[in-house]
Amino acid sequence: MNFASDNWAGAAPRVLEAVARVNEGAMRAYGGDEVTARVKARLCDVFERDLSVFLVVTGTAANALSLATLAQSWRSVLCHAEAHVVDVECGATEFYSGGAKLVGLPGVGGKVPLEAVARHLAVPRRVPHQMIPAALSLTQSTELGTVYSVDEIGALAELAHAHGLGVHLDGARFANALVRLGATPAEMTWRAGVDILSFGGTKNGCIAAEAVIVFDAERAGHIAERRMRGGHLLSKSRFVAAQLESYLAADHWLDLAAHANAAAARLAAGLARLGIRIPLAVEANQIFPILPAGVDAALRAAGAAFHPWTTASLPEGTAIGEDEVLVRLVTSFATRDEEVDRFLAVAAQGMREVNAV
Ligand SMILES: Cc1ncc(COP(=O)(O)O)c(C=O)c1O
Ligand SMILES: C[C@@H](O)[C@H](N)C(=O)O
Repeated sequence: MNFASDNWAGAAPRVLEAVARVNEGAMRAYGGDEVTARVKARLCDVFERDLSVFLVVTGTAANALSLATLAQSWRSVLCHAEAHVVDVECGATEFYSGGAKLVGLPGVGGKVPLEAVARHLAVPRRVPHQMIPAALSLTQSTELGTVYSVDEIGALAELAHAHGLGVHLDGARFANALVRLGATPAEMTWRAGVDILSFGGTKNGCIAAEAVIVFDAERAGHIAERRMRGGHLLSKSRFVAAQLESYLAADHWLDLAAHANAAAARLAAGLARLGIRIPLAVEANQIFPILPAGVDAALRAAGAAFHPWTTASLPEGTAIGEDEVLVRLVTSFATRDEEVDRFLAVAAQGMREVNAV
């Protein structure tokens, strides 16, 4: 029962097959191959416009290269206080940008509130003593399993652009959000004002495949050089491109995300029926339930893999008792029905025992 992370899942079989298929013969290296060219063309189709595309193999690289492109070393980047970029990338953005400062803003459910951005931007800052924001980074779907609406992204981007900021979307779980909204990739990105996207495939069925997508060539800056000097230009790019080519073939990527989202929805509904509190909306493939300690212990004893979680982004007034624990459950394209059923059965037995005390 893997609910620890979608990073723990393997790769979708069709992705693995696609990598083997491109192994025949010699191809130009460093992105000069025909597979990389096909994927770039496919992404232009998916996003309905010309794009600048830079393949990498980690979401951290995609984020750091994107934000280093938007923010010079003496500038700041606004993001959520618990955004991956500020909290668990070991300063990658600061490193690749040469020192840009990430400024985390509080918001329920991992979402940056428009008013928090407005308040921050309204405060005059003294150059050169203080850093001026150069970018706003949003995570879609968020680290707390929620999703920005297209209108929310549009309002945040409009405010950011009005103050000269570029807008980045951390799309490590892009497909999960897209399926949730039923929007088009263009509607959820450049049409809403996003300038640079970290397009993630790894958490949703790829082996290791991400793309920095720049919607306005003017903003591509020196990503190519940054990627090279950062050690993220793969010599055998065909093997990353093959993953994304399979991923983006027809609706494969959307089907993979839909499966993960549906498994999360079913698991959340089952837990709620047992009387287990889930303080945040389940809008993608992550659930944050508050488990009685006895249920948590029973699930771990039954072999369920998941992590305890701490966050400051729960709705005001959410109480977690001394005999309760907040946990994070993550589903993926590989989550099997029987895993969900087993988890719910053990949780139900645990709740019976807790309630019997
Ligand atoms: C929201 C988010 N962004 C970025 C990343 C970074 O991806 P990677 O671990 O491939 O560097 C992760 C990792 O899971 C993530 O959850
Ligand atoms: C680092 C950890 O948070 C990882 N990004 C995950 O979502 O599982």
